[in-house]
Amino acid sequence: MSIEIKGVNKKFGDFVALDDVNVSLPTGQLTALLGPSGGGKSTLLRIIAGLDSADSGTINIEGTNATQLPPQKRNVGFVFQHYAVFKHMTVAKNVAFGLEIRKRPKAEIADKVDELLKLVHLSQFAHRLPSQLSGGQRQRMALARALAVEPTVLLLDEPFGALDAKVRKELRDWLRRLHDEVHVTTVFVTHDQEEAMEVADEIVVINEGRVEQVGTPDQLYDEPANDFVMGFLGEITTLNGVMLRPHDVHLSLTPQVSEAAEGTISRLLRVGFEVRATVLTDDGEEVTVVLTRTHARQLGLETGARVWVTAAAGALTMPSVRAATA
Ligand SMILES: Nc1ncnc2c1ncn2[C@@H]1O[C@H](COP(=O)(O)OP(=O)(O)OP(=O)(O)O)[C@@H](O)[C@H]1O
Repeated sequence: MSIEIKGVNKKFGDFVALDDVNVSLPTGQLTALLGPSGGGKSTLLRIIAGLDSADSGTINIEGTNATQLPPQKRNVGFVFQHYAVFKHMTVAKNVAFGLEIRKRPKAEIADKVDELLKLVHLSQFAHRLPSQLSGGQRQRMALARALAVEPTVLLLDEPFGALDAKVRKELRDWLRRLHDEVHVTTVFVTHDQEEAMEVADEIVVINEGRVEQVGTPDQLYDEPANDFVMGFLGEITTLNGVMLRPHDVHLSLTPQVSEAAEGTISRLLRVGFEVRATVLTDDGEEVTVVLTRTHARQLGLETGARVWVTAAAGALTMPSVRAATA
């Protein structure tokens, strides 16, 4: 079983936020809703949570038709970017809150809170106030609070969005490990493709209210359904009007094949272990090529050098439809 989203449409006035969305999110997995800003990710998450309703379509959660159910009857836990914590309550009390309002026995609540604080590595902060935690610790507390009531589904809307890059990365790794331990079906919204690729089992790419593709990170990267997905998950460049990845461009100092495009290196940039070369072809195309530093050194690349570029054998290529019409 899973979360089944069927024929979901949502308009705000005349604006189509979701256009016939059909997707099935598998049980026990970590699924990312990924796409550019304004694409409809949060709207879809809010509809799954019951915080917003669809104009048409159905939401089925683990075999129950949840379309008309209020949020509290859907057994979902959620965490948002700016999570409303109870500032006057300790970390432990915040985590216990959902269990207390459900009137669980005191001993059971104490055990559960202990277990959750251990899980999110906050045991030593149980008696602090949220204001005495770092941003990353607060988000971990929010996750423990959401997990306390044992939701069937955990929904996270850019939960680490407001944090700095390093903490964000730590929390990402931590979320992955946490999920491997508890296996609760989790759906999280992100506009960061690296975050989605690193954390998710499955990614749903959403753009302009439509699902562009659903697949594992590898499937989306290696077999993108269209030029949008190819461009959104990984870097692309254009050569002879065809889209391909910059590391799939073969660069040589002599014309090795007749169809190679001749040009001049206009820029060389070293980024860590990579070298990025910009080649301006004689046809006026700007092609980005990524090489390892060793390879670039072997070729003795320099700005102004004459080179030939072609798609490497086995390169993933795609006609650049949208880029051409843009
Ligand atoms: N309550 C609302 N009233 C009017 N328009 C809305 C409302 N909520 C969302 N929208 C519009 O619907 C579109 C989709 O919004 P949504 O928040 O789902 O996008 P998103 O993909 O989550 O983007 P982001 O990453 O920026 O949060 C946006 O153009 C937004 O302006």
